[in-house]
Amino acid sequence: MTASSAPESVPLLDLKGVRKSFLGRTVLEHVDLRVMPGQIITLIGPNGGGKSTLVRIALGLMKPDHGTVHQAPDLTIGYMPQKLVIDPLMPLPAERFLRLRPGVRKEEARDALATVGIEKIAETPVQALSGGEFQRLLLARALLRNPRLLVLDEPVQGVDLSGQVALYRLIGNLRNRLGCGVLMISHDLHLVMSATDEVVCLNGHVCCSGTPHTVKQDPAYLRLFGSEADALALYTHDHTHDHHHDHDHKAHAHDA
Ligand SMILES: Nc1ncnc2c1ncn2[C@@H]1O[C@H](COP(=O)(O)OP(=O)(O)OP(=O)(O)O)[C@@H](O)[C@H]1O
Repeated sequence: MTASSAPESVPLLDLKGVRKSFLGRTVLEHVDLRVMPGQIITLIGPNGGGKSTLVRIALGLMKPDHGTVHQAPDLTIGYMPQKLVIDPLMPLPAERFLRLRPGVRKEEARDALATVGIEKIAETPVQALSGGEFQRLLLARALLRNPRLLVLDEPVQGVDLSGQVALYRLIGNLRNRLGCGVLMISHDLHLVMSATDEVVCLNGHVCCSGTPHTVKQDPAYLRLFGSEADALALYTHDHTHDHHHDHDHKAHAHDA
């Protein structure tokens, strides 16, 4: 068997030349996107840049006007939506929430809660969960079908900074443990850069893509995210140096 025919080298998702217009306005053009098993890919880009549209097309929920969308055969996808409205008046314990999906057994729900580290809140009403706990619950729900691909739409929204770090770490650990691919959308430029293998910067078309390190230096990325990118350069400064001098380093960079 050649390397190219080994199962692990078959893309989970492979989109080529995708174009999509709404009411005569093109919002995606010439977009290629590939997600391999075990790979974390993050879509970033300005508001209206087409990230959600591309994810909908990748999930098969929407057809592109042009281009091709291939999913690996029998691909199971776990999807974590950006928003989920839950009736504030209906008391709904976290475990029960997971079991709203037909066929989910109690043990499966408990296992999923444990996998994302929130087994203690199994009986807590969903409405009472903290931002971080709620996002973990959505992640637990996405894990229920043992997906080979996780699609996460802004997984750290509504979560405080330390919670965001922990969530990205959890996503990385899940990838390592389950070997699944991960496609996520993020608005956070800082933390996500250390949590992803590859970044795709989308603004109607793919402006740039590659490792976080490459993208951070790409002129197209810098044009789009200018000042935020400057802050990022400071934030992710080279960690090989001695931190006793860190203060000087930052002060100097601010003066520049
Ligand atoms: N069903 C639709 N009908 C008409 N226009 C749409 C539809 N869905 C999306 N759009 C438009 O397509 C463009 C891309 O939207 P999309 O939601 O994909 O962007 P996004 O990058 O996810 O944005 P954000 O970061 O704000 O979530 C936007 O201008 C949006 O108004």
